[in-house]
Amino acid sequence: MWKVTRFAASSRSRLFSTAIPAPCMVHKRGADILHDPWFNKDTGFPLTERDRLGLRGLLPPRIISFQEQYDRFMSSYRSLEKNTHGQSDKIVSLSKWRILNRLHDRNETLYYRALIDNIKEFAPIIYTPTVGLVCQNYCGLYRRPRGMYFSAKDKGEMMSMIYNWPAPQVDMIVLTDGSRILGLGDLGVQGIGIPVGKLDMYVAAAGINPQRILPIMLDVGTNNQKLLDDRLYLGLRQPRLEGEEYLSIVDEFMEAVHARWPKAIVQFEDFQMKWAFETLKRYRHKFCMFNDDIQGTAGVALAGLLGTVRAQGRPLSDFAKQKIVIVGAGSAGLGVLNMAVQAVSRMSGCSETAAKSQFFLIDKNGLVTTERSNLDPAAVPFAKNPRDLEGLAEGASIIEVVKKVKPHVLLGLSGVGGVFNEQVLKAMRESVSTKPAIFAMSNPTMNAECTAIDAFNHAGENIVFASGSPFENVDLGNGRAGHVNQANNMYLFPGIGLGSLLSGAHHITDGMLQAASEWYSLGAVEV
Ligand SMILES: NC(=O)C1=CN([C@@H]2O[C@H](COP(=O)(O)OP(=O)(O)OC[C@H]3O[C@@H](n4cnc5c(N)ncnc54)[C@H](O)[C@@H]3O)[C@@H](O)[C@H]2O)C=CC1
Ligand SMILES: CC(=O)C(=O)O
Ligand SMILES: [Mg+2]
Repeated sequence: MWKVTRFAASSRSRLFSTAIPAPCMVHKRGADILHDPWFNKDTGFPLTERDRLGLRGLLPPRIISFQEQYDRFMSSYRSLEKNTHGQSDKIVSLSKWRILNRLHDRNETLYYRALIDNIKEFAPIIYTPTVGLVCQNYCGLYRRPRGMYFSAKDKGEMMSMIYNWPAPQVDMIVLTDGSRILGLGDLGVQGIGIPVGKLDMYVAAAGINPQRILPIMLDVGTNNQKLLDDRLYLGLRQPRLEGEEYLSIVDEFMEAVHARWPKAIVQFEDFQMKWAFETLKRYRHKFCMFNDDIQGTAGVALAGLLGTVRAQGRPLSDFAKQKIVIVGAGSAGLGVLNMAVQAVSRMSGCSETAAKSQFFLIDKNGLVTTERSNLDPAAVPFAKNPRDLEGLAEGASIIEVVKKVKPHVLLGLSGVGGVFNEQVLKAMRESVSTKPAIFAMSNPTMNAECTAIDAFNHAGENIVFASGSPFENVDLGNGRAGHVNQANNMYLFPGIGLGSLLSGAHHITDGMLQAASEWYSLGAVEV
């Protein structure tokens, strides 16, 4: 989790170092090159290349070096910051996104250089939280297509469509059906911003070749009535496909992709829970794929949980004794719970059933117990037996659970902003831990379970705090700062993809994610 600056620095030297094809032959000429962001060097083309590629006369005569172009871009970016000073955060963030997006569309080499060198500053623009705003306003912001779109209307055509993609090789795909974009719900085709942003992270953090990434939207309709009523909406105007109809579209897509690129890794992203679990089960032993919300989030949360034990100055084996309350029983919350239980069981040598005893799961109906009817099958293994609860009943509220359990860790993946309210945070002062952890992991910022300021103000200064979207460190007075860690799967998935690519793995296993998160926990948490 946790420190963007660190991976930015290390990735700089690795820029595009992996999976690089043999030196690229450009088969285009003239204006086609200038309009191709993969090859365009803008005014940077030297005279020899201008002659060879038929560019003479198509560019102003002066040659501007890459560094000068970079400086010019950064100076426009800084003037935009000055010119938008005092305007609303939304306007400023969207303006920043626009200027970066224009560069992305024009000259990818310069774009990724700027992104890598300024990752800490640009990540919140191309990724959460701004990417959420971009997805919400995608139809208005749309200028040029990026990635590929497969829709329910393309059934039977996908095998030929996949050959429309211009790059000969693709290593990394991020796929969404737009059904649960961050904590913003069903955004239909507008969710394409998420695969684009995630793949930018693959390039910036893992050095994946930008010509070998492919963001994909699988448009099977939307149940968002506002979008269906919007005449500018760019996706299919129909309700989402369900059941076998839905699965047959995903099946066809997966077959088509792997027919053309058998070794491509597919990251499933922001699928609503039922399809997140179903597709993971369906494809994980057949293709090299993983679900980032279930597995990537679990890996990064476990790194944070283990890092917290280290930050408390305790031996790692103490993790097995920690009481952990997880708020949110969706794809992310259950993914974390699964992996954390496996870790406890492995560390302490106890059974997974015994390991579950220290975890408490809460969803929108409160504490999840075996008395709950219609419980999602994925949550069933974590339902508490009321006999073991000592005074807590089915459906107990967050505050009731926190007061009773006095947990070491309160972790939110509910998608509900502010659900860790003042009362809940104050109750964390009674935690059995001297350094309790509060992880408000939902995205984007407005969906975080609490803000950093509220966490430090109400729960006390001695907490370990992490959030899914970035917050500023909190000024605790007297020169002290409450440190904000970022608990976001972006700190794990680039490494998972890169490791799988380099090792030629055929499948991505829970063990691989577990190992990644344990290694990562070494430097995970700052307090
Ligand atoms: N920081 C990170 O790396 C990640 C963060 N997330 C965030 O986690 C959130 C949830 O994602 P998913 O699990 O995929 O969503 P989901 O829709 O599958 O699950 C949401 C869960 O929250 C529960 N919930 C809703 N309102 C609640 C309330 N008032 N109190 C307690 N529980 C409540 C629901 O019952 C459900 O179990 C989203 O905001 C997403 O952005 C997801 C993946 C990674
Ligand atoms: C970070 C992420 O994957 C999510 O919020 O869905
Ligand atoms: Mg996600």
